Parts: sequence; structure tokens; C-alpha cells
Amino acid sequence: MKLHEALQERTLIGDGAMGTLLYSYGIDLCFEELNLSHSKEVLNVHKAYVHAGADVIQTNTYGANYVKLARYGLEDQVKEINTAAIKLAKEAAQNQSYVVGTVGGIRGIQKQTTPLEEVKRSFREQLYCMLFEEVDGILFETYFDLEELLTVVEIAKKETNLPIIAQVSMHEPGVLQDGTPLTEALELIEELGADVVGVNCRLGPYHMIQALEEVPLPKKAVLSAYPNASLPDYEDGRLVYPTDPTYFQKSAIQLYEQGARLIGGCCGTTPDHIQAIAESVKGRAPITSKTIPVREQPAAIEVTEKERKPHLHELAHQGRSIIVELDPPKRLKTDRFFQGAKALKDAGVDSVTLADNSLASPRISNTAMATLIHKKYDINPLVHISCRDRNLIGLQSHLMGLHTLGIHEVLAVTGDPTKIGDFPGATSVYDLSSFDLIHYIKQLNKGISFSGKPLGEKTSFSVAAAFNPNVRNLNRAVGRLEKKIKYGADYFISQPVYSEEQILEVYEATKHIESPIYIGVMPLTSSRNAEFLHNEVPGITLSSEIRDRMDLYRDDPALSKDEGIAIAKSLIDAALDLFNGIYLITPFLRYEMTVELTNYIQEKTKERQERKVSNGIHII
Ligand SMILES: Cc1cc2nc3c(=O)[nH]c(=O)nc-3n(C[C@H](O)[C@H](O)[C@H](O)COP(=O)(O)OP(=O)(O)OC[C@H]3O[C@@H](n4cnc5c(N)ncnc54)[C@H](O)[C@@H]3O)c2cc1C
Ligand code: MET
Ligand SMILES: [Zn+2]
Repeated sequence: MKLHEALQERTLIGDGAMGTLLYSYGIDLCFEELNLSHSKEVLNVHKAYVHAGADVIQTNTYGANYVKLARYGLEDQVKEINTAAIKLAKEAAQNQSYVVGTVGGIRGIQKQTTPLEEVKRSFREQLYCMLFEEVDGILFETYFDLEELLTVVEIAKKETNLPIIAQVSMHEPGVLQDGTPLTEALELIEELGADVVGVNCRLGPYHMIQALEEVPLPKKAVLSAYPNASLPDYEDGRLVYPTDPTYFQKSAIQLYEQGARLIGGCCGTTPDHIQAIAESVKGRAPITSKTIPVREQPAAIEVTEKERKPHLHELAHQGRSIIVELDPPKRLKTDRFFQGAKALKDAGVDSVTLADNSLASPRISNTAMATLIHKKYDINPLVHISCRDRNLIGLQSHLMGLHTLGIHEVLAVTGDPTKIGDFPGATSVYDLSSFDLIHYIKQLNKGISFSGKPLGEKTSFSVAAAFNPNVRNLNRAVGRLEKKIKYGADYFISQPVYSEEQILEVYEATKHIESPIYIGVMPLTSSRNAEFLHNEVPGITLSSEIRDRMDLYRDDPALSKDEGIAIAKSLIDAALDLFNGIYLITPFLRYEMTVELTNYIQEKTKERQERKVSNGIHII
């Protein structure tokens, strides 16, 4: 009997974890490579599951795609590894159990690291190996990213008529990480033609049963469940899953009662767990009806926006907007910082922006300083957020904190790597890149956490992204802007530019982009400062004319400053008609310079407006 028919007829038992068992044997290598180098051990795991009563066993190919194998330098061995895996599973199955080719999800919470094109290429290669070796079905498991699973199911349906088993994984019971309810996700997968839809990994039986209680019986497809043995414990540096197979047996009955017709185990489960569930539900006739309990609906997500100042992207859409970077000090003396913030507020800037340990060197927390200037001077601060120093937990917690503090303007950057800063040996976390961070901040704006949990309220972040025009290939930098818009960026803030021609070039290269760009201007403070930027900061080139102008006053700090301001003013003159947003960067807390430039921009803007009005009157 084919797997298709068996699935229609009776409850089937899947196998349990492969990785957990191999790990428990003390083998801590690439599990998929073991199909070649430790084939006996892999064969024994399969045999143990067949012996325990598994009707369906999976090949040891969870990560046998070139993307994951590349981590071990094994990307060229996709074919050998998959072929060996299938042969081993078939040898153990002896035509008594069905052998399904397992394909694991690649993307975790980071979409950016594995673009869909890569997912497709990698999956096709693995699928062709499986079809060539004639498996009984394809099993997709541990897909946290729904988009990725839908993509591979669609490809599989085009390439084969074999049964497709497609399982999502959840961080939170009942919802996927993008907030899609489980029921809706399974319906989407079923619509694409998956024969079995279900859930595996991450959750233990308790939460998996809870999640399935909300899921009606699929219209055509069969429901499956492969829970982990329990929640993991961390002992002596290893993850262990302390459970009693008897508990798993009771849970299997409840999964069956929820309509699951293919029941196995994921991480932490062993042949003992599989034997326990085989004893209780193997071969049972599938249930044919199910009642979904009527539950009190969770509180609706708050939609009314709290009173807030206009967002910076709104201001820059409407007209002139000035924001000024004033970085938190590197030392604990804060007087100058606060004087600067107050002076900038009095000068009328729309926001003070605070870098997040730029150049990977510690400063006083920008959130602390932003909160204080927000409270003290009613400044609308813009907080830079770098992915370098915080993992996913830290980033979400930080953003929820900013929301609670009433700070709604953020700049999402990947961040300068630690290698260039005060602590070259420190870890650069980079759980996310700027693209994914932008995406997840926008998810918070929908009231959904990074892991898909409803937050009960929507944040209202306006998300800026970084634009670095100081690169050899400006078009590539513009390409990154377009991609950041796709991920949800509302507007851009640029690195400082240092020539009028460059301002024009940037304008020409970006004029098709509707999102506002705040163009960066940082006044030079001295000839040494100019030489440093020109010679040592990657990407920044100052014209010889500018360097000569600064050099003329190299022995006179006051005149150097004046010349720096004069140069910045000419850059501003060049920028004013091309960009609404101007981003001034305060060098070394010398806020007098950025206050003067703010006044200058305001005067020039007023003059331009008056000229427009009088031109208008003249025309009339
Ligand atoms: C306005 C502004 C504020 C900033 N504030 C901070 C801050 O507070 N803290 C901090 O640590 N850093 C800050 N940075 C620095 C920033 O992190 C780096 O300049 C970064 O390389 C570009 O921005 P991103 O982090 O969004 O990088 P992304 O665009 O996400 O790029 C990430 C990686 O790609 C590389 N890359 C970027 N552009 C290109 C390109 N055109 N071609 C090829 N490779 C490219 C980068 O080198 C980087 O390794 C800021 C930059 C700007 C423009
Ligand atoms: N089925 C695979 C294993 O048990 C993957 C489980 S989810 C990480 O090793
Ligand atoms: Zn698992």
C-alpha cells in the first residue's frame, strides 16, 4: 500500500529525533555527514525506530542542503550525503516502514541571510537527489518562516506526485513568527496541495496540543504532529530533554483526539517515546469530526495612536526638516551634552539623533540620554539602534522599552563591527542585519512581537535606515536603499558628504526614490580633522580645494572652525534645493557649530520661501 492510501486509512506513527540520539552517542559533528562517515550509527537509529513501531521514518537529511553543509565546508557533497542517507533509511525500513526524505527549514528569524532564491536553489538540489533515490514522500520540517515553507511546497508539487508532508514550527503556541495564526498557515499550505500539514519541534506536547485545539480538521489533508519531548534543560553545557515516555504516550492520545493522524516526535524523543505512542495510537481509525472550543477572544490590539509629535519622515515629506546628531559622551561628564541638546532645541531642530556606540566604542547609553533630553527639554529624540550589541531578546526588549518611554523615532543599522572599536575582541552579535531589524520593528508596529506573539498594543515607530553614499559604486548603495524600503524603511539618513558635486550625484541617483533622504553634513573642525577623514575613514574623499582651505588655518583653531562652517554652508547651499531633510552631525560635542548651521538653514529656507511667494505674486 502506498503512503497516500495508508494515510487515508489509519493513524500512522512517525519516528523520533535523529540528532538527539546521535548526540547522545557522543558524536557532535555535522549530523548529515555521519551518513557517510558513521553510517552504522545512523542505520542503528533508524532500526531502533522501526523496531519501536514507526510506520514512517525520515532520512537523516534535515540539514543536507548546500546552504547548511557549507558551514562545514561540505557544500559539494549534497548528492553523496542525501543518497547515502536514503539508502540507510531504506535498509533499516526493509519495506516495513515508509521512508520520507526530510528537508529542514533554513531560515530562522533572519530572512535576509537566506534570500528566497537561495532557498529555492538549495531545495531543488536536495529534492532531485531524493526523487532519484525514490523515497515514499517528502517531509518538510521545522519551518519557522511561512514564506519559505510555501515556496518549497509549491516547487515540490510541481516536481512530484509523491505525498508532501509540510510542518511549521512555532515559538509561541498558536501563531507563527510573523503573527499568522496556525490555522490560517495550515490552510495556506493545504491550498498549495500538501497532503499532510502539521507542526513539529520547539514546543513540547502540552503547548502543541494547546495549539492544535484551535485547528479544525483540514478539508482534504491529513494533520500531523511531532512535538519535542519536553522543554529543554541545560545541563553541563548540553541541552537535555527530561521526559518520561509514559507522559508522551498520554500526550499522543490527546494529539490523536485533536485529529493528528501522523504522530511522531522531534527533539529529545527516543525509540522509547515512539514505542510508547505506537502502543496507544498506532493504527487507530482517524477521527472524523472535531469541535473547536469557543474561547473568549484575546483583547483587541489597541489601534488608537497615542498623541505624538509628527514623525520625521512626515516632516521631511512636507518640507524642510533639520535633525542634528549629538552623540552621548564617552566620559561621564555630561554638562556639555545637555547644554548642546538645549541649544539645539532652542534653535528649533526637529530632532536630536543619538548614535548607538558608533565606531563600536562605548558611550553613555543613548536611551538614557534620549530619555533625559526628551523629559528635560521636550526634544523628540531619534535613537540609533545597532544590531551589533544586542541579540534578538535584547533588541525586542530595547524597542519595547523605547515605546514605553515615548520614543518613536529610531534608526536601524547593522552597526560598525567590534573589530574597529575599543574592544576588538568583543562579540559582534548580529542576530539581525539592518534589513531584518527594519522588518521586525514594523512587525511591532502591527502589535506583533518578533516571535509572533500579540503585544496587545501597536508601537508607532518611524524607522530610518542608513545610506552610505561614500562608496565606489553609488548605484549599489542605492540598490540597498530600495531593498531597505521593501523591508519597511520610512526614510534615510546619509553619511556626511563633502562636495557639492557629490550632493548633485546623490540627488541624481536617488531622485526616483519617494522616501525622504536626510542628507548628511558634518562641519570640519581643523585641518587635522580634514586630513584624518580624507586619509583614514574608508569611503570619505575631500577635494584638494577643501583640504587646502582647511590647511590655510591649521595653526588657528578659531579660524579653522570658521572655515569649517563656511565649507559646510556651501554644502548646505548645494543641498537645500535638492533635499528637504538636512542631517547635521555635531563634531566632538561642538554644538555651537551645528546650532550656527541650523540657524543658517532656517534663514536660507525662509529666504527661499519668501522668494517663491514674491515670484508667485509677480506672476499673478
Ligand atoms: C546616519 C548613520 C548613522 C549611523 N549610526 C551608527 C550607530 O549609531 N552605531 C553604529 O555602530 N554604526 C552607525 N552607523 C554606521 C553603519 O552601521 C555603517 O556605516 C554600515 O556599514 C552602513 O549602515 P548599515 O549598518 O545600515 O549597513 P547595511 O546597509 O545593513 O550593511 C551591512 C553591511 O554591508 C556593507 N555595505 C553597506 N553598504 C554597502 C555597499 N554599498 N556595497 C557593499 N557593501 C556595503 C557594510 O559594510 C556592512 O558590512 C551609522 C551610519 C549612518 C549612515
Ligand atoms: N528531525 C531532525 C532530528 O531529529 C531535526 C529536528 S528539528 C531541529 O534530528
Ligand atoms: Zn526538533
